[in-house]
Amino acid sequence: MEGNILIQTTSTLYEKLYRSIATIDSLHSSKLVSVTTELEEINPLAFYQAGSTFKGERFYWSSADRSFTLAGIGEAVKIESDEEGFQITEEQWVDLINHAEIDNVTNASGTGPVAFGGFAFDPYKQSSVTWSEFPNSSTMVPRFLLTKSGTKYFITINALLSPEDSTALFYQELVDQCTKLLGKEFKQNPEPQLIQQEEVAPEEWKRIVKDTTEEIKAGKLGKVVLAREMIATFSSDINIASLLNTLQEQQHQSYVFAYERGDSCFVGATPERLVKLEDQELLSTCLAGTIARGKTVEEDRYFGEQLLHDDKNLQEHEFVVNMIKTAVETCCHDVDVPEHPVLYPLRNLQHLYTPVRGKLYNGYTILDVVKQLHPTPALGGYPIKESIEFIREKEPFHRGWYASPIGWFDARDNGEFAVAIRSALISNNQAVLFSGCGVVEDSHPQAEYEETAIKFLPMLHALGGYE
Ligand SMILES: C=C(O[C@H]1C=CC=C(C(=O)O)[C@@H]1O)C(=O)O
Ligand SMILES: [Mg+2]
Repeated sequence: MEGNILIQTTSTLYEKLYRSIATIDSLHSSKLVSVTTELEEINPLAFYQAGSTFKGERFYWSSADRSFTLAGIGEAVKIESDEEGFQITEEQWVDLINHAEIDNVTNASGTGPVAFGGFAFDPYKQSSVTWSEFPNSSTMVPRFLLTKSGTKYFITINALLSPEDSTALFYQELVDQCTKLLGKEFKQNPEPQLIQQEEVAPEEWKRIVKDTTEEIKAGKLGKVVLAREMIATFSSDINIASLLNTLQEQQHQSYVFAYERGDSCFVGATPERLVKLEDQELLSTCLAGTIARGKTVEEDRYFGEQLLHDDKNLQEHEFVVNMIKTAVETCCHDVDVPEHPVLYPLRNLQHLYTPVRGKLYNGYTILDVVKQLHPTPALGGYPIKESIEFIREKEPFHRGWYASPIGWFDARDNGEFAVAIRSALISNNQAVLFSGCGVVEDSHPQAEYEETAIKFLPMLHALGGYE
């Protein structure tokens, strides 16, 4: 029975596709065709997994409360740049959508033509071998998109038709590929065996933290976020769909994301929203200041109280609130920021949390806001320019997309970006994990080292590594 419903809805989808493609007889230049229908329930991870022949051209996104999921397979359109990328992405996206043929009667955000991608933390840092497959900005509109929104499921086919395409052949190829992605079960693969786990230069890192506190005491900087790496090697290739499934189960209150490029995949379970936009309502988040979870309820509560009253952590947090408030006020009215942070508990640690709300002025897009906000002092530091220059010079590795905006937007100006922390770059049987912390005047190198050790745990646990 279920199978029949699925076949019925896909036949509607394929009819729409046929009609949309057929209307484009005399193309002079390339044009995006996008068709959407509602589907019966389908596991987005099964869809993602079924798209394994499109390795290097997939993405995955789950909102922190799991109510919204996107799984994208294959590239219909790719927008990439080795510049900063925000403007180029915006221009090409607007041009694409202005000329697109869109058949989407659903009102759901995140359906129809959706762009998903991310940006490097610092496009002016010299590139590195680790991140060679990730340009400074990369966004793609998937050929096949599955959207789970609340209890509803939608499928979108996006195709870029060019004048030399045979529409009949293209149509058949899309239908064949789409049919293969639907109706599959998700299968959790056994975890590959961990062979080696290595923290990169921890003593050198602690020395840099010490030097940083001295620069801060000398009044040159207010706050700098410093990060470090860990490398884990496994007996066989890491299965991305299985890893995403584990992260979804283990890391509540965290976005789970993946973006594939070539043989590499950037994966994470981040609690930190940069910006969400829905019907011009803007939501941003200040998340900075950290303490461990307690082993008992009493200890946990005690730690939470300590964090809420700890001057060093409150200072880390305040830098972020001030900057985000100022940035949001440039593009929003009715900005609302609570006066005091509250706790944001996660599986392995708890943070100080302040939500920021506003109503976006007409004429601004989500990419404008992302550009304004990145990097917040939860990822870079304060003053912004000076702290980025400091990181560029002093941090002994390349952040690539770690601590950067990653997310999606649709043709109706809805979208959401998170900052890609609690993350790892996976290439075949190797994972490079990243973890950072806010260094302020009263930071102690050993304490910051331990804080970053806890921040490795979400990825490390999901990969099967040890504490
Ligand atoms: C930079 C990271 O965390 C940031 C987000 C929350 C709390 C932070 C902190 O307390 O230091 C960091 O600013 C990371 O996890 O790699
Ligand atoms: Mg901290």
